[in-house]
Amino acid sequence: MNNFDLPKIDLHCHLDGSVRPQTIIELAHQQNLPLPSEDISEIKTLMVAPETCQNLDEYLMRFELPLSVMQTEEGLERISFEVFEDAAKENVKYLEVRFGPMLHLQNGLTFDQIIGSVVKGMKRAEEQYDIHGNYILSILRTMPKDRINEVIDAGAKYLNNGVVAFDLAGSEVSGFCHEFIPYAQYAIEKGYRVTIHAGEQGDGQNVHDAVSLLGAERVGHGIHIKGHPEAYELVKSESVALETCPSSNIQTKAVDNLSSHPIKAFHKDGVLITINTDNRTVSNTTMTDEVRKVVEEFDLSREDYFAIYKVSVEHSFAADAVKQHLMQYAD
Ligand SMILES: O=c1[nH]cnc2c1ncn2[C@@H]1O[C@H](CO)[C@@H](O)[C@H]1O
Ligand SMILES: [Zn+2]
Repeated sequence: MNNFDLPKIDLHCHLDGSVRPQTIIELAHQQNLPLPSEDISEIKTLMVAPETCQNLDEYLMRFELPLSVMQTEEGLERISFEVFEDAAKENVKYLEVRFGPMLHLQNGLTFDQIIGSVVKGMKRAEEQYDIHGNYILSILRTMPKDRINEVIDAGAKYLNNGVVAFDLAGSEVSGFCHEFIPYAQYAIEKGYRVTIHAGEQGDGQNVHDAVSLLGAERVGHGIHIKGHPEAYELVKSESVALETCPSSNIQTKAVDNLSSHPIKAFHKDGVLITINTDNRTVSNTTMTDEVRKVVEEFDLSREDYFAIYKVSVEHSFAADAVKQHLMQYAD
């Protein structure tokens, strides 16, 4: 299989973790911001998380530099366009990008300007390339909760016109879901779909909670349902799709190495899995790389690959017409 030519779908990709290093340099110049270096390879080193991260929290430190240039409408629009452009050029046919609107308030932008800018960048790429996309709004679990409903309200204007879902991201502690029930409920009432990062650094119970308390239809990573029978059974019985991100899962130590990643065991046992990038820059990866790693490590056939592709289509938050279009690429 030529992984580059395969049609691909990425349902879990963070905007701020997927910025081109060269764009950081150019935007910092335009915005008169100091840079730690003018050398692109040094900038890249500062953006890519090492394979030797202690945990998710160390991985999450790599987002500071990109976020510094993502505080203007122009910066957000450009970076959004470029993520979709990069994905389209490696045959990603559908991409759901997520980001945390609260991380882009440093220069006084409103939530409407922030969300509007990334949607604009995505639409420009959709016009130019054979790719479709949507945005997911991530709430950082560690940030104050007083503005969460404002984010949900601002995004509601773009619902099913660029924005589709609500997510919780950032550092993961046991039992976090309990604090977010009213916010997830509010988002669902407004018409958002729900995906939640859970079972990455935290335990399988977090995945159970994300589904049963927050209404998650998909779960970011979900690795630790392995070893938690109740969460495992719930994910299966509710047809929750897991958004696995192999390279990121190794970096954050969610798994020890690729061969111990449960992705194939899950797939063979009927747990719905999808293959995604998480962060194209921070994890120094592409969809081609992620597919290649999984296909090679687990000796997946073309049939296996397209079964996973179809799970991605079916469990995407795309409109029905887009899903039908994406199914045409499946063998
Ligand atoms: O794998 C992950 N797990 C949890 N949080 C993450 C991951 N990757 C990125 N972010 C967090 O999501 C924010 C918005 O995009 C990023 O700034 C980062 O803090
Ligand atoms: Zn993520």
